[in-house]
Amino acid sequence: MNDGWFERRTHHWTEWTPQRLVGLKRETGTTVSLVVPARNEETTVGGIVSGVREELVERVPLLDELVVMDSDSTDATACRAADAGARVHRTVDVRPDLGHYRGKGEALWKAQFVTEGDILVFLDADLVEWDTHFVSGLLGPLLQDSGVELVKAFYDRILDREDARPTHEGGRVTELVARPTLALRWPELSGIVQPLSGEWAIRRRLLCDLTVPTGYGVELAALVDTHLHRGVDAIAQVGMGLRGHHHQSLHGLGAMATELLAVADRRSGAGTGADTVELHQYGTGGKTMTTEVGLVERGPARRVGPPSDRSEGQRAREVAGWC
Ligand SMILES: O=c1ccn([C@@H]2O[C@H](COP(=O)(O)OP(=O)(O)O[C@H]3O[C@H](CO)[C@@H](O)[C@H](O)[C@H]3O)[C@@H](O)[C@H]2O)c(=O)[nH]1
Ligand SMILES: O=C(O)[C@H](O)COP(=O)(O)O
Repeated sequence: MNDGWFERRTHHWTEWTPQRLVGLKRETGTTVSLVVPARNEETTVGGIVSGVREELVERVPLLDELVVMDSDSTDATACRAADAGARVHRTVDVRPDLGHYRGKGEALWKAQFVTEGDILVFLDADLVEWDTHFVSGLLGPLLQDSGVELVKAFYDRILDREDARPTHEGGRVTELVARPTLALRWPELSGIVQPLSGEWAIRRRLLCDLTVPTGYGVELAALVDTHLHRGVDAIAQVGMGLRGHHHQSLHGLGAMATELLAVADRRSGAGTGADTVELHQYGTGGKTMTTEVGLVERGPARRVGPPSDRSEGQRAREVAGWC
């Protein structure tokens, strides 16, 4: 583990009140966009958006924009989010000239083209145990120290709301794939308590330069690439207390794990360069279930030109807006 990194860069959300953060924002002239990626989260997205809007837009003016990226939902996610006060973009409709891939990373990558904040904060839409300090707490290290570029949330987890005993263990993919991968390849990052947390914040100027996996590899890639490009001291983490979320099946997590391993392979020079891989899993009586797992990574947004069908003035504003 990196010498002293944990002590230098580990915080607790209570170190900053939202009012103090608003003051730091003013002093540093920084703007903040909240981005909530959501795929079929109609049961939770509305409560999350309204909670954040009431606390961090209306009560304390901390967020400059609140955006939900609707990632190919087939339920009422977009309506619930819009009714609760978010600006909603369907990922597929953002920069259609750049094509479309399924996945969470695609939603985050495309969010760069529809937001303007100097800092992007990401918050999952499937949370069942959370609070608005998951958003505000991430901003403290970034607003206080210009050397910090990426901030990860960490937390204890509640697995079952009926039995609210917290566990200190990470999720299944965290413990069985992410942590072992970091231990083997990037031990400098072993001090990150929740490397896969969906709650994280990053400076736009850095995100713009990163390659972004279109699927679930987005968190691992951002962490490793920030370390490789900026050094481990550009990363901080903030303890948030308790978090609970919806759980996927083990088969679903197998696909997620495959995506993470592909991210690690690529960054270790061992990637095959394939855009997809077939994952075979087995059901009753050995019945084969084949999932095509997407491995595409989007290039740095900074290198993407504005859409060609816009006027020059509009293009200039768009570029200034997202990079
Ligand atoms: O194609 C997708 C899939 C998911 N999501 C959203 O992304 C968030 C997280 O997805 P989820 O399926 O709940 O992920 P988890 O099983 O909770 O996976 C954990 O590990 C992942 C891999 O690092 C992270 O991306 C997650 O944030 C983290 O919670 C949720 O808001 C989803 O609605 C999308 O926007 N598009
Ligand atoms: O964070 C993880 O490792 C995965 O999301 C799985 O989490 P879970 O085991 O809590 O479902």
